[in-house]
Amino acid sequence: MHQTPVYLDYAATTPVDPAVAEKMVGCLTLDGNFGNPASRSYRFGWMAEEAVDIARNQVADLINCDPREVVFTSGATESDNLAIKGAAHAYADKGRHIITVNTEHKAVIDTCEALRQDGFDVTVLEVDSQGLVSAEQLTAALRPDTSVVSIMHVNNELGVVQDIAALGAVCREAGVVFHVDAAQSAGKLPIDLANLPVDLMSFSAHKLYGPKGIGALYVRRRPKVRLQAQIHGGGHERGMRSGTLPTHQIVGMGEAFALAADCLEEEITRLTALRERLWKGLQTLDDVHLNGHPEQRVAGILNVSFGGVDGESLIMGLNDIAVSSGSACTSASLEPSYVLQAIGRSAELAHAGIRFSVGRFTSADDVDYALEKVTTVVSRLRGA
Ligand SMILES: Cc1ncc(COP(=O)(O)O)c(C=O)c1O
Ligand code: FES
Repeated sequence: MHQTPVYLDYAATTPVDPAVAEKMVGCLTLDGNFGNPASRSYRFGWMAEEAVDIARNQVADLINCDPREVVFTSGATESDNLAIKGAAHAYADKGRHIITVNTEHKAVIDTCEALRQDGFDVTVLEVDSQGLVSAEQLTAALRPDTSVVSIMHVNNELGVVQDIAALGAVCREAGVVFHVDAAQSAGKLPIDLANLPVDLMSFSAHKLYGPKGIGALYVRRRPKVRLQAQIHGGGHERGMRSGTLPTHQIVGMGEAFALAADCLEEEITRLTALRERLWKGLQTLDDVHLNGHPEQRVAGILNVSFGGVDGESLIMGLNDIAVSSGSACTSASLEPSYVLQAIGRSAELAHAGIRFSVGRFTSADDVDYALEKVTTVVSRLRGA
């Protein structure tokens, strides 16, 4: 018997790597590194500050930036809020027009919506049928009063990768601040901020085997990007984000980023093979549709719609496999996924979308077990 339940929802969150957990535990108790990193007058504080410095360097190393460009936050949601609200307000004298995309995470969409309520103008670009936006579309949407553009790197539902180098080049040329939500790409794709025209980039630790509740915002120093703080207080993180630094969380994030850097290439190869094994197996069923661009995609995510099957019933049938319906059916709303609708899927296929996401601890056996189960349940639901 295969060990169940099988976890295939790594895009929702990942288990903390045991090496990360071990480092975190060392920052909690009296015999560990529990001090406040802001305490300057004794050793407990210096040791905590040193641990935070090491972690800041580990984060910076994975994305090739200066550690002084890393601002720790509570996660990608907060980073998105700080980036978009912070830049929109800091550059409001230049203009009050913001551009984003209709498949962004709610952390970006709702933040832009909040700014709209505050009197900003927001243009929402529409992706094509494969989930991508083009540099031409962005160029056409720019206005003299555009101040901020926010476009995600890897989409959390589809796994498609936007061409942030080309989109960022458009922003650079126009002198517009470019923010990228990289919650789903850090540790999954190489990111080289020294050579990317990106001004602000959001990260989360729990998508790459670090703890929940910690993330970072990259804030470019050259050319310098201005930000208005959204959380005020003791002036931590160079005044951009006040609040006592959670040493254990930060140390965990640093270790997770260092591990990701070590195994990035190997993991891309292994996860691509697992995803392809899954996709190949699913194609033995009729009427299956891959959602999102077939090649321009991250290794670990596969989003598939099964014709003639209701997504909710499928997920119920897959009771010992943890996957995600792209739809909001698990939340309060009964709307099908706005991302699948954005790529032009019919309401029926948008309801039938399932996101499988594999990760560090997924085995070929897990994939085979899921395949067998999905094939059986889909056939049963289709009345075959
Ligand atoms: C693309 C994207 N942005 C933002 C978030 C939110 O990240 P966090 O859970 O760290 O707030 C997520 C994860 O849910 C995500 O996938
Ligand atoms: S399957 Fe639940 S909202 Fe469509």
